Amino acid sequence: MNEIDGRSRMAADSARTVDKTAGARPAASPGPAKLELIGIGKEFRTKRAHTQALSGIDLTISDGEFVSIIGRSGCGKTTLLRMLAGLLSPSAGQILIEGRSLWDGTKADTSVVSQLGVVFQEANLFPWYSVAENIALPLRLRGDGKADRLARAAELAELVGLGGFESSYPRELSGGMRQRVAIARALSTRPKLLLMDEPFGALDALTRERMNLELQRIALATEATVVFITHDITEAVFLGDRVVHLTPRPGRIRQVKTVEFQRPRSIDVQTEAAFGAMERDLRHALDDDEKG
Ligand SMILES: Nc1ncnc2c1ncn2[C@@H]1O[C@H](COP(=O)(O)OP(=O)(O)OP(=O)(O)O)[C@@H](O)[C@H]1O
Repeated sequence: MNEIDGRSRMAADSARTVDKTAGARPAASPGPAKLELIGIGKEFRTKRAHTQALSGIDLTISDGEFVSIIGRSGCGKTTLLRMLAGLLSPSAGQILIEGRSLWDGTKADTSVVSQLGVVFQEANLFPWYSVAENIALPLRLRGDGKADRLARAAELAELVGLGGFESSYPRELSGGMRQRVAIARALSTRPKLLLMDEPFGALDALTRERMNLELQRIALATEATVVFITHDITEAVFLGDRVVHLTPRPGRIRQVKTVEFQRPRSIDVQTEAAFGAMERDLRHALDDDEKG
């Protein structure tokens, strides 16, 4: 049994004795607002087309909450995440992070942006940098000293299950390991908010399942607030304290479901009737979106 499988097994075991587990907490424990979306809209205008990608998005996310966002292709998930990441300005509304406005018109406040960690579907590692150098890159860019960078990179490599791989290069890693590096890099600056856009979308099913367990463990250990975009209903329910369903044309919030299962959750939770019922409800709602 390798280290990662061992951890997954431990997570599964601890979920069965959840009341006694240190760090276990009810899902969706309320905290102060970390992120507020108020009337967010986005339209794209090109010579050929005018697309209202998102409209009237209101959502408050609490400190330490894990929120999954699902929806059909083209419903505006990535557009929303890019606005949260300071990469794309909203056409309407306001985004507040700990009460501070992220956008001033079309300009993102860089001091707010620097408090965000972002993970995309592709790990986007620098091939000529080692694992440790990739993890510590944001720290280097903000001018941290080498000793601090190396210490933080080692700590994060351990956290994401890559202890011992610090001097490896991206080409020597599997897809799952590369995504672990990307997650560690996003966490390097201790971000107030972790934004993830289909981070496991390119992984095979088994690796993805293992990464779900790992991400849950990391989120619990760091008490991170996470916005997680996915196409995958099972992944959304398994990871989320709440699941936000976006409906297309234009993208709006159709429903927000609270997921009550205690943490840490084991993969076995997916066989519970209540889990299956929630998956089914969401699938039917997504099918309705398809029918238009
Ligand atoms: N830069 C752009 N210019 C014009 N239209 C855009 C642009 N980016 C996105 N759109 C449009 O906005 C809508 C939402 O796109 P977005 O990529 O956010 O959807 P999505 O839910 O992330 O889709 P997928 O699940 O396929 O990744 C789509 O109709 C898309 O064509």
